[in-house]
Amino acid sequence: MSNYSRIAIVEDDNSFALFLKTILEEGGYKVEIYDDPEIALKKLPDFNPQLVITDLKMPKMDGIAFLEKAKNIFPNIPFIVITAYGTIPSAVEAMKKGAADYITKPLSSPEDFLFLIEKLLSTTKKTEIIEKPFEIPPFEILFAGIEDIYEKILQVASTETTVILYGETGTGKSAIAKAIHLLSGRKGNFVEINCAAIPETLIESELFGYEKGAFTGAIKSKSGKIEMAKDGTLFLDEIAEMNLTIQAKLLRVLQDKTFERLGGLTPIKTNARFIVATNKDLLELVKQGKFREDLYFRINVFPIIIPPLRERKEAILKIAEYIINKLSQKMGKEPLKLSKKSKEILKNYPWPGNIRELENILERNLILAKGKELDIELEFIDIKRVYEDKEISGSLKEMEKKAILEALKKTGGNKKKAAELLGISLRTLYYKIKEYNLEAL
Ligand SMILES: Nc1ncnc2c1ncn2[C@@H]1O[C@H](COP(=O)(O)OP(=O)(O)OP(=O)(O)O)[C@@H](O)[C@H]1O
Repeated sequence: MSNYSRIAIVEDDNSFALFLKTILEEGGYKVEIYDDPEIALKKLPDFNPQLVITDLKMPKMDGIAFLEKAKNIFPNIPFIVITAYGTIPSAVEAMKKGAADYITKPLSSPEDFLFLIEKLLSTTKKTEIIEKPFEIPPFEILFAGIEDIYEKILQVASTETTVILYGETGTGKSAIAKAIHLLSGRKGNFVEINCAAIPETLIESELFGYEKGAFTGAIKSKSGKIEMAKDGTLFLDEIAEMNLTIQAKLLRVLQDKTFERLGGLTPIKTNARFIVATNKDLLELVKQGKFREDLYFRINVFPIIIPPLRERKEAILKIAEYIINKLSQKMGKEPLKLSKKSKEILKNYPWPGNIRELENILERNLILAKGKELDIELEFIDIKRVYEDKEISGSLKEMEKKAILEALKKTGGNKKKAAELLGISLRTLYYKIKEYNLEAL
């Protein structure tokens, strides 16, 4: 059997798709059928096929348009188009757009078909197949409730355009940057640098690298993240944390695609694609003179705003269930179902720490879980302490207050029920009501 095993069939004619699937499965391949090309574009990255067979005539999107889009996502795998007898010219057009071969409908010979598949797969160099180098949630989950962002990303992924992701902490900016890299079909690495996580003095050398002797302690030369991302993607997280000097150097890289290592004289060219992210209002920082205006305009070409989790209400449970399954698998436990009360809590809590906070809370609760269902406790106070020092504490308090007000409204002022809804103890609720001066309610 071939080393290559995953084949996707995109075909709205179910009986023909099933017929092909049966032949391929008997030939030892793993097959998935997509009867809608738009859905296929969303799901294919998760299936990560090594070969795609697509019909040329489908109601929602014609096969050529699908082929062009899918080729952007999978530039290195063979595509076979299905063409009805008498429509060979359209197959020829498809081959001009990058299809490797075509088959006719009805199929003339199952043996020839399998032979063609074997041949195409064996000529695809194994090294050209990009396996996912990192873990991200399946696209269906990653973009749950923000499908419009997925559409945007499909358009921009294969271009050179700099993308800027705006979003609160934990909304999935880094995961979405990885998705863009995967969809770009770039052969180089995905390299990440979080400007808030490293001391300001080190950002420059981390980014640009240095030559031996560039500064005390530089005992040998080292390449920086920009060099490491050559032909790949460089993700600059928390870009607002860069000082103005580094911002100027970065602007030059973005404009000229050239830079020097610290202490180096030789200009180095880069082909890296830049994705940047921030949870700050950059325009406000520009006004305050803390962020260069020219850099702002240079990076703000394709902004994507990732909404906070509390604005993805209809997707919260889907995301939570995915996380529960993933964590349970890691813990070697049967995944628990969320209790009715837990579902309400998850939907109503304002999630200041977004999906990362959801992960943390679910993990803590899964460790402590006893019953057959998962009963979520949010431990408000804990969360408050975690965010106390941060700038968002003001808005967090407002969210907390809003959540309490909403819970009291929903329960007609019944504090016991409101506390249950919020996943906190009655004592904590009384404490909060006092803190926020809500006693009059
Ligand atoms: N839709 C989703 N479904 C499930 N898990 C998700 C989803 N989006 C993100 N995650 C997970 O949530 C966590 C936080 O995501 P990520 O690190 O991408 O957020 P971020 O916005 O980059 O955070 P920060 O601003 O703090 O850097 C990660 O473990 C990520 O895998």
